[in-house]
Amino acid sequence: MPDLAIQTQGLRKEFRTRRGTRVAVSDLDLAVPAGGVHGFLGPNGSGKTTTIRMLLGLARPTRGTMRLLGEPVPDRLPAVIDRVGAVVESPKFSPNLTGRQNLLLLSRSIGVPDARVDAAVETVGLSGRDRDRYKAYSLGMKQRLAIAATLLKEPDLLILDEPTNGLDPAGIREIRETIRGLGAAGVTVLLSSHILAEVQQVCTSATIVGHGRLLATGTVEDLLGGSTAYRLVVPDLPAASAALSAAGVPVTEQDGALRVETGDPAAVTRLLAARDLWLTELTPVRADLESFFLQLTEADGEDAA
Ligand SMILES: Nc1ncnc2c1ncn2[C@@H]1O[C@H](COP(=O)(O)OP(=O)(O)OP(=O)(O)O)[C@@H](O)[C@H]1O
Repeated sequence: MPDLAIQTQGLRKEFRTRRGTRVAVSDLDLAVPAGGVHGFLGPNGSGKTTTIRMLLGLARPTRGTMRLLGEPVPDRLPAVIDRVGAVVESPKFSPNLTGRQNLLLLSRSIGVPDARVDAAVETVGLSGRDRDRYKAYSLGMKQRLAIAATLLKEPDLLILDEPTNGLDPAGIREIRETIRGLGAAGVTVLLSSHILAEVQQVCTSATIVGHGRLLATGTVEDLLGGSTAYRLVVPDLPAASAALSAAGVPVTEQDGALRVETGDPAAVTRLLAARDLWLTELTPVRADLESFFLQLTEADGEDAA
């Protein structure tokens, strides 16, 4: 397999609307390494679905180039599509058939051996429930059946667009386990999501987008590495906040405390003490993708405004 499972260069999609042109994807250079689970993270409306639809030949780019598993698409899509599985919208299953019967119908229609149904059912953790009727499935089970359906082709690359949308916490955990298992089994997964915790828990690498543009990309560790935040409590929050801002230290006020970005907490305590502002609490905030993501997308929102 090539080093990159998905690659786009200068990918752009404009939609004509009654109010003019809407840019859904703006000159996006996406590079998804082969192997592992890659998060495609962005707020609602940031262009994730549009990008995925273009990759799968369901929408035509305004300009730019795309490769799936090394092959230029859409030109060579027929040559790679059998190696790519995707759940973009809810697939149509027959409600009165069991999950297994639905998969068997599908496996026969695409001409793969029935034995793959067992493997797919096992991989998504539906063994034991595969002989229940589809209409009796929970949303999470329906979503897992949709993933099982894509596995019948034994794809090298799986593209999942917001697979946990609408699921309850138990359903979300099931899908998360399924995706982890797929990654461990060597399938490259592109997981589109607007949920940070999901990407942080499941993905090895991620690309963050906002307003159709790439904001950051890298391993989840690298993306988290740059952020060092502390929670500060001082009796006079406004005075402390003003002093830190004046000294050029990024600071925000939340929940009766200050959140400060700094690589040198001792300098912050010195600075405040010099102004007779005494800390009652200084706690490192565990770096997480959520704060990083909010910083990025808030800055992006200001740029775009
Ligand atoms: N067919 C269309 N015509 C006009 N505008 C569209 C069309 N499809 C998408 N858009 C717009 O393009 C932008 C990106 O939408 P897209 O669905 O790709 O985002 P997303 O990141 O997948 O968001 P979500 O998580 O809400 O699905 C949005 O502003 C959306 O309204």
